Amino acid sequence: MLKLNRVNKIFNEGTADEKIALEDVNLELKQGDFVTIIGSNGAGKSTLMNIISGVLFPDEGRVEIGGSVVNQLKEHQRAPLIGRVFQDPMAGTAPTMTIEENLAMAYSRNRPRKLRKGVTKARRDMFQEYLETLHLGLENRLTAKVGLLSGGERQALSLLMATFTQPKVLLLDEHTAALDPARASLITQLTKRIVADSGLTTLMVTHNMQQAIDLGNRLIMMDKGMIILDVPPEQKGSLTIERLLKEFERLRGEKFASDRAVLG
Ligand SMILES: Nc1ncnc2c1ncn2[C@@H]1O[C@H](COP(=O)(O)OP(=O)(O)OP(=O)(O)O)[C@@H](O)[C@H]1O
Repeated sequence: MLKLNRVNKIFNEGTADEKIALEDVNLELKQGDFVTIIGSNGAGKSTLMNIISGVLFPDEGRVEIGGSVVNQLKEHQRAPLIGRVFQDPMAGTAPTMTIEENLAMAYSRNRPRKLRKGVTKARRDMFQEYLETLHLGLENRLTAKVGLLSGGERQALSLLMATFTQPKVLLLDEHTAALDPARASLITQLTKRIVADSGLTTLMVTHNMQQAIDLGNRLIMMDKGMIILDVPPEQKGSLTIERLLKEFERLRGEKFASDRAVLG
């Protein structure tokens, strides 16, 4: 469903500021895989997400989504293929629009222009049903402006908007990191449920090692632009933070250093 073949990305090549952000990255996700990504600061995690979504283009290598090479497609052209939730709850929704208008916008994302009808009665009923699945009471606030929602509510709405059109790939970019622990836990549980119910192929970046261990069927660790560890489904169940840190030390000959990593 998602395939990266020998992807390279260098920033400021040939200057004193040269940074190899991705080096020969190979990654393949099968339909329904839920892969969590951890790594030290500057490991290349955001660059990887940006290369997949078309915010950035690789210098070399191939990106395939759903069996098609998308290297030439710009971000907006890939939008129907990709659902993305960002760290910032403000990023995924339009604050001055209502909940139902935001949902209508997301719903229209991969429909032909003539079918983009905005909010119809049938759609309102459908949106209400989707919102009910969040168990946050948002189904009763369809005409409330999204700017009035709490960070957790907005992130739940972003998650719904990113997933209910069944994209080929769901990208979760530290999407619980800006929330307080209770709300982060709520969004984590919602993520688990939505991904399990929808069977979406998912890639999630997190600095929280325990979250990376608890969610998904595969875990990859990045360092200095490379995927240095890929824990398959059959080994993921027995992973611990201690084992991950030891593994990093064994592979890199140094201790895992990340000023933002949440180790417990
Ligand atoms: N637009 C850019 N211009 C120059 N260098 C960049 C740019 N974006 C990223 N980099 C560099 O590329 C490397 C990878 O950055 P990236 O943001 O992908 O890492 P990350 O794993 O997401 O880090 P963090 O966990 O700190 O967010 C870093 O060395 C970073 O400084």
